[in-house]
Amino acid sequence: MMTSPRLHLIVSIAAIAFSAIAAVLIAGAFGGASERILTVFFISLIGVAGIGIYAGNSGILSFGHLAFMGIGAYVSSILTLPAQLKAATLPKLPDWLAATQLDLVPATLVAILLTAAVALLVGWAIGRLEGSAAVIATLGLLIIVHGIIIGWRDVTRGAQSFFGVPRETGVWTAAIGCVLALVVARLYRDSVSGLRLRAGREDPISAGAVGIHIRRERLIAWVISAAVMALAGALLAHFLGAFSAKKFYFVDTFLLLAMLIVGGMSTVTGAITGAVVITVVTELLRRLESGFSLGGFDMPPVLGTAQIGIALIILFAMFRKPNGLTGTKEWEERVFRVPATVSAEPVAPVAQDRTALSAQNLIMQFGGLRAVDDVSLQVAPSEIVGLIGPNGSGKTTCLNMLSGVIAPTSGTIRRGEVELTGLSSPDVAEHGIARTFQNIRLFSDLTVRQNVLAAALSTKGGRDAAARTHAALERLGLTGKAMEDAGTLSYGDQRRVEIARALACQPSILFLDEPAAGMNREETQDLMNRLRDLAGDLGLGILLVDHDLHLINQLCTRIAVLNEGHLIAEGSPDEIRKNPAVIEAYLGRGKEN
Ligand SMILES: Nc1ncnc2c1ncn2[C@@H]1O[C@H](COP(=O)(O)OP(=O)(O)OP(=O)(O)O)[C@@H](O)[C@H]1O
Repeated sequence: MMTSPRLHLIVSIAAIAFSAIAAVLIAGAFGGASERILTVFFISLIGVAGIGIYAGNSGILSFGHLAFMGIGAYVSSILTLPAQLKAATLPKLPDWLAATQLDLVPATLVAILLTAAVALLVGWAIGRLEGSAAVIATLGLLIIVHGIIIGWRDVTRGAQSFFGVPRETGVWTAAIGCVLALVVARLYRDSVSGLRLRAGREDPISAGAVGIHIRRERLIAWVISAAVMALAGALLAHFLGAFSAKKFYFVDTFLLLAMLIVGGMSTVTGAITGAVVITVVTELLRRLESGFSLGGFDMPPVLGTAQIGIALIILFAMFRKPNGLTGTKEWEERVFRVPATVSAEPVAPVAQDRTALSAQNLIMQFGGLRAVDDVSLQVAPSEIVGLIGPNGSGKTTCLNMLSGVIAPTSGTIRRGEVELTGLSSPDVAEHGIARTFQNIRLFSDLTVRQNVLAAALSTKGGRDAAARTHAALERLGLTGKAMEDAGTLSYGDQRRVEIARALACQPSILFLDEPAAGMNREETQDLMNRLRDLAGDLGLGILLVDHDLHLINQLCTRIAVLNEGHLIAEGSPDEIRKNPAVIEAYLGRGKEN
């Protein structure tokens, strides 16, 4: 299933294919040198698209992808090298490998499969890391693979040139490979996995809360991107005919990353733009590098001009266009603003699980601070329970424990007979528990519909995802804003998108952390009506945290009060209003609401 309008994909793929054919024909008219430049451009673009599949969609920069390109180059070259040459230059190869001689296509396929297998192993380990550790680990991968290539002389010829590779990559072959890679990158971006990964890039915590297993999605992207890099490596090796390990090391890593960063990491449009800009600039600067004379003035050769030029372009892009020259949208998404298509009848997200959520004796210890101390809470379907307390009393920490964002230090959380204690947030979501966040956590660069769809696709096995999305948008009055970027909406609308996204998970228990914060009086009233409907019509159990006591008193049948991590009272709004401990701790000076 694709998550974007079909028109966008068709237009994009047609434009990619058309541009590639046009470029080859034009280069053909200019002769051999242009064709060679274009071939290198196509191969570089495959590499940029490959890195982009992982780095662009996950938001984690990779310095290690040239390692996969290297593996692709060496594996395919060993397989296509003529047997006689192998006997002469690689005498210690195992017999079966020495006797193997494949054509470019099967050799490339083997190289792609082998590289994908290596990536699966490496990615399983690297995928456990977060933030800068994940980036540094990719650098480690580059260095290790380089070291292996250099050290494995019997197979790779070590630091020496690996020569005699059949030069079978012409401009058309490179063009076909490039179109293939770009189409894979484009389709992946808007696949279910691509959407989930982009959601995780925007906000990993809320992605987990709507059922997205981010590590799994990262691994999928990592393996696909490695396979694309292997294709680039195989084509490059068979274009050059001779190469060495340093072709797949720092200099070219820098070049491909520059293309990706300058153009825009998160789109195929960005990859193409960056590759064009950097290729043109490099070609021009290389000419300057060897010196020139202009109007009697002789400019001496200046080594490194091209690299300094590229570095300056990166700096310029970072200052002026932090998301790259083309931003975060594909060109066709800007040009063809297709309205949200209603592809399915809405499916009302009626609560299916009728069991109550019950937490017993929850404790959360943060170093020396006991943020939650021996708190027990219950939420049953169809009831709205308020959770109130002064700032810092432990309300959000309770929601974080109940939704699997953090594991309690001790205590148990159960749904009927099912033990939920210690489950990860995607697994808790799968048990019909959804939430919103105090500080809005939307997937800001995705549209409203994509925010909600990502949640629907990641829960309940993705069944009826389009219909659940449609229903959730309709119920929160967001259908008209479905194609707007979530991050551009007003505060009140963003809060409603968060609720719609939670609703798309088809929960039976919903946690709302200050849903009315930042809303004006009308918006709050509208929200109250909608929440009442969710509990009344759909049978949802709602645990509502808010400082707006009017909202709490109007909506909740039961209220629990926390103070300094302790549950100090629980009862009906009337009982809570009159409770002296609550008045003392929360309302202060006896002021009632
Ligand atoms: N990850 C954390 N690490 C350390 N301390 C934390 C962490 N999260 C919360 N705390 C602390 O735990 C206490 C309870 O915080 P919590 O956010 O749960 O309170 P709250 O009742 O939701 O407050 P507010 O109404 O201001 O949102 C606070 O003292 C807070 O500083």
